[in-house]
Amino acid sequence: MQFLTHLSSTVQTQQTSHSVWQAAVQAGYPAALWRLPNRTDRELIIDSSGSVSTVVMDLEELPMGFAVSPFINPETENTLFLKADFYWRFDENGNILASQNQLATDHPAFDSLFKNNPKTVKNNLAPTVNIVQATDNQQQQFEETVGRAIRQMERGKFRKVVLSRTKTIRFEEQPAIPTLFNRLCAAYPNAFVSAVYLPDRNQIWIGATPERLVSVDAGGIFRTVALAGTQSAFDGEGRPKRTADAPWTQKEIEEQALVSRYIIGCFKKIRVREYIEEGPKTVIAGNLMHLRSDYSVDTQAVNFPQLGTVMLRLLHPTSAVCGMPREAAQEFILTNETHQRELYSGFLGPVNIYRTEGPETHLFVNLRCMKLEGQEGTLYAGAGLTEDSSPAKEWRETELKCDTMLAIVKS
Ligand SMILES: C=C(O[C@@H]1C=C(C(=O)O)C=C[C@H]1O)C(=O)O
Repeated sequence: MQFLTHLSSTVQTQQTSHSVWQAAVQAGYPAALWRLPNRTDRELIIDSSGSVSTVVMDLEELPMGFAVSPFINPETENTLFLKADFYWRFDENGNILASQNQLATDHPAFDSLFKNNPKTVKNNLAPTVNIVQATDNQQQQFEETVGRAIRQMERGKFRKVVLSRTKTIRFEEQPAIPTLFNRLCAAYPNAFVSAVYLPDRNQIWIGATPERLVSVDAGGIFRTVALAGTQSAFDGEGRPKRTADAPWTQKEIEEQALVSRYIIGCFKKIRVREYIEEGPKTVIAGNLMHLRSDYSVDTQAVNFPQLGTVMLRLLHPTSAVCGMPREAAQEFILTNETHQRELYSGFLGPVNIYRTEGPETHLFVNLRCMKLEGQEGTLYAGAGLTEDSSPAKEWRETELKCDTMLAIVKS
């Protein structure tokens, strides 16, 4: 690990998470801002190369950075990677707690990012959000596709498939991402909240996902989850439900069990028996509830330091976002969905970030997210189908999942 120098104090004292994000976007440098689940501090990196490179996910080899993977990514070979040339950690008010810099201070990025300090920070959110309503046609088409999936499952082509749809919204002016980000952090304390600026694509992806894909912490503990089954976190009168009272149907229990079985199948493939399984239990994810089982492995105790990398390649895309068996479900998705998923239902998160004891990697499934291109936002949501699915109920589930982001942009 390279020795990291601190940013010069003049640069430091003038920065907040808002101004650094804004500076990166104005200068056209790739940037990622994130907050881990159940944490208050936020982290931000800037890649000074101006464009995002593509890497194979090898956690043992990659430098400190932030990975973003598309849904379709065989062997993780097409993962976008933002290098942490600059790194900051902020408290919840946006004040600097720590910073690191990998570049010489005469590097041109310093000038383009920090010369015109302080940047004017736009704190207001665009006043009006215009939601392009889902046409009856879109709902009808989705429900027809659910019907087609059910028929194929009845014929035994696959057991589960996750069908997704999009919802388009228009902002009167480009929204201030740090403001949306802060709102997501406040509203969803146990989510992984992130915003990623990808200048090559002219896109910003922002979201609050409940689903951990692969984590390896500084102590070498590997973690993943099996998450599936969805219901509103509120009862008919709008009161929050108690997780202990959440009623789950046979269909939802089976749907989540399929994801669990898939993960256990991956452990079996690589002959790892020493995993700890907890759950399934009901968890809150913003406006929703899901069923979740937690898996962990002490990679040092089993002497398997590459477990994170190996499991990542086996797991993605899990049956929480694709289906079972994977190949048949993926083929159904690619043939029947009317949009490209792009980075939705891929994975994203910090890689080899040094905090205290050593490098940590935390990759999450890119769900409950919005792609922002100029003033147009695209929301994505999917629903896990089994042969017991009801088309109208699955559509409603995708509406509820879109509400996780919508509630934030409208407030
Ligand atoms: C596919 C999504 O969510 C996934 C699918 C779920 C389900 O089918 O019940 C639940 C949680 C996620 O694993 C999404 O949010 O778009």
